[in-house]
Amino acid sequence: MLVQVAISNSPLFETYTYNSDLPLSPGERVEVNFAGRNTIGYVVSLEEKKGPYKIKNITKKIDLEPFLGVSDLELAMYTSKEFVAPPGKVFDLFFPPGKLLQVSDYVVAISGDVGLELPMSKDSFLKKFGSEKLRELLGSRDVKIMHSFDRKVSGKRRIKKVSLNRRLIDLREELNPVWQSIVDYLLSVSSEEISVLEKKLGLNSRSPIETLVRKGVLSVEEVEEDDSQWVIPSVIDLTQDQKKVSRALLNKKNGVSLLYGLTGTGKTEVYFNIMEYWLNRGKQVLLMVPEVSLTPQLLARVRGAFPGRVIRQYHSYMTAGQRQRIWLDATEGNVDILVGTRSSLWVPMKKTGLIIIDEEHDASFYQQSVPFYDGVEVAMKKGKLLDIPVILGSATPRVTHFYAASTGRMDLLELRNRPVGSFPAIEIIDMKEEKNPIISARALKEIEYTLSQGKQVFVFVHRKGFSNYVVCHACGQTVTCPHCSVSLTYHKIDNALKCHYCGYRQHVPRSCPSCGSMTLSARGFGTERVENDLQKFFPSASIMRMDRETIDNPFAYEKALQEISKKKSQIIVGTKMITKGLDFPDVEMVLVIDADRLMSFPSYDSPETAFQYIAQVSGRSGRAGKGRAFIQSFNPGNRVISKAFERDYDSFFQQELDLRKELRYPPFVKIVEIVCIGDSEEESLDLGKKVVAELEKSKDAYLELFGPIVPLLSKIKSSYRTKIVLKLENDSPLDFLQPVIKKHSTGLQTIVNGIGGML
Ligand SMILES: Nc1ncnc2c1ncn2[C@@H]1O[C@H](COP(=O)(O)OP(=O)(O)OP(=O)(O)O)[C@@H](O)[C@H]1O
Ligand SMILES: [Zn+2]
Repeated sequence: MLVQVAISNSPLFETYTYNSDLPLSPGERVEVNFAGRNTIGYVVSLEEKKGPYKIKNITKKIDLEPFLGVSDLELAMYTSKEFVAPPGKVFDLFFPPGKLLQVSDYVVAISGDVGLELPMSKDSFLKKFGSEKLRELLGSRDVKIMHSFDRKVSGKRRIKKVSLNRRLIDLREELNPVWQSIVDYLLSVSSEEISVLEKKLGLNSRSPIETLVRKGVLSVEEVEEDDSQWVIPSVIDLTQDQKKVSRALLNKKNGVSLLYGLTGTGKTEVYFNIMEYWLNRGKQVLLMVPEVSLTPQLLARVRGAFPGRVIRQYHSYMTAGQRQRIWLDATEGNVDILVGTRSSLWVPMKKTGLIIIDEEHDASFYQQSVPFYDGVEVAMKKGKLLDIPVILGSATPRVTHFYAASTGRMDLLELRNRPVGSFPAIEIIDMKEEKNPIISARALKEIEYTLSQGKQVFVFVHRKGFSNYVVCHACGQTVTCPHCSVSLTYHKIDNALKCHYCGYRQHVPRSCPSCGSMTLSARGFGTERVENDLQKFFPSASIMRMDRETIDNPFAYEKALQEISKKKSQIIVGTKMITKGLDFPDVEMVLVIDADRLMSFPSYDSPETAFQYIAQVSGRSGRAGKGRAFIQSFNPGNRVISKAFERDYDSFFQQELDLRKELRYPPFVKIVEIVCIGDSEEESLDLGKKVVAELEKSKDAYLELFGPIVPLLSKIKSSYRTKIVLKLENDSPLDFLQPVIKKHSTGLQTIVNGIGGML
């Protein structure tokens, strides 16, 4: 049999042909010898044909049962083609990082006489019994060798938790008083550690709990010790609007729906309703969010809505061990709801029945490293291959998806009313008329008022740090990163200058590194400066700063969010991470400090991104009462700011579409950016020119070509970059790029329809 194999972690586009007589199926992992070493490969196709002798054999099958099926294989091939990504690297996305990829040989007993009860790794077997013995047992067919992955267990303590089996709640009348107290307790907390439950209810022994487990009223589960206990109950009844939308969504058994619901209109509650329907039919649900920071509060709400269900999270902040365990559980069908970031879309859950993508507009769904791909597009394709419904939800949908909905390629459902609270009244503060360039007098007055009412304030600042750059007054140079073409940001707290692109840090120099003059000063501002100034104005207020410096893992984020919900902080100063998805009833005021900066990014979709930011962050206020949002700008007449001010998505969207149609941008064309990387500016420019010359040979394949140009970020992590931009018809194939990319594979990055003003 001839087998086409994609090579794991290879930058190449080709698949390679091997011979094999093994019983293989498409999508399966195999071990092959490639370029002189054994490596993992993925079976792409099989052909019942004998190849010429010189073709190598597949070394071995890796998994007893293949993890990937035909639809996974198709998804990988689609992604590889659509995003010009090497197939092997795309296949790798299906698997969790770490040991699962490390395949080991195990000796397994076939007959009972060999004294080998459990499979033993081949290495330990050889150490203990020697190779002679192994040969003998293999010969007599008493043992066999199996290939499997190591299930690496992380060192975390695991605890036993009990929870109520929801469908048995009706049995309550048969319970004795002790049992009743256990059930009542679990009804209120959803799940509890066994030992804590015993203590809290003053039980003399564990036996009543064990009896209830035996009766099937409770179930026991082993979880990791630090799993969150945060539970937020879901609402009791949906509003009429929400019910109407839910009904429409429930009627859709496949295809994509765009749920365009303004901030705080209860999209999350609608998701829960649809999720319940599919869970009750034995399906698994994938609930995707753009950033890890959005998982804690959403998970708390999911726990509240689905007590008794197995709910897991999956994202890059987890250890490899945790991800592997959850991956295996989800893959084997033991997880009901998987809440995760972009990477979760690749978990090959066998019973996936529904995919929901919350905050679908967010640029984080686009992977900004090889293989570059748009997670939302891939998730939609996955839904199509599995013939299941996909729901995209947002208060500020992507212009391209709104367009897709308006042209009938997806269903559009709208939620325009808040069930509780009210939309914030938005006010623009003209900074030209203000003395303080950072926080206007007007904003200070409003903050003071809000605090006096016992309410909370969100302050959004685009950048972290104290000041954005350090400049020399004598020579006018700014202090830049030695590895990137950006100025270093001053962080007062650790008295350091840091690069936000590569992580480089240094002490603040006393004198200018360029001219030696002592006249350095810090300019611009970030979260740290705003926090600092606000603390001076409001010395008794408790102010919390939320950015990647103060919060670098989901636990810190969850702790911070719980503090906000307990109202331990009155003013919350934060970057992007506070703009969306969060739901706190007492946030009455939102202040956008530097709206203009949102607009300054040189990308065709920066107005869209800016609009989304402003609409999203404003929407954090008034979620349970009155709300107000203030936007500081030196350019208050700006089109984006005024549309956000009018909360007029529809006409903003129309303006954007008109512009993009005229200037030929997505959704009317496809854009491919090719980044050419070199060790010097010259080298990257030379590469750019070569690539352009090669592309021009296939002139008919595209509409327009620009470049090579030197982008704003001309150097990142010591690599110099130039950029080529192609515009193509939407349905144009991208195959013509492959030979060019192949020729310079390590020097090129290809980004198809990148969003959010990518680099
Ligand atoms: N039917 C309802 N009855 C009472 N309260 C509701 C109802 N639906 C939603 N809410 C409440 O309104 C608030 C906003 O709902 P939710 O967070 O689901 O909105 P959202 O559309 O997801 O918002 P965003 O896009 O801003 O994240 C929540 O506190 C939620 O509990
Ligand atoms: Zn740097």
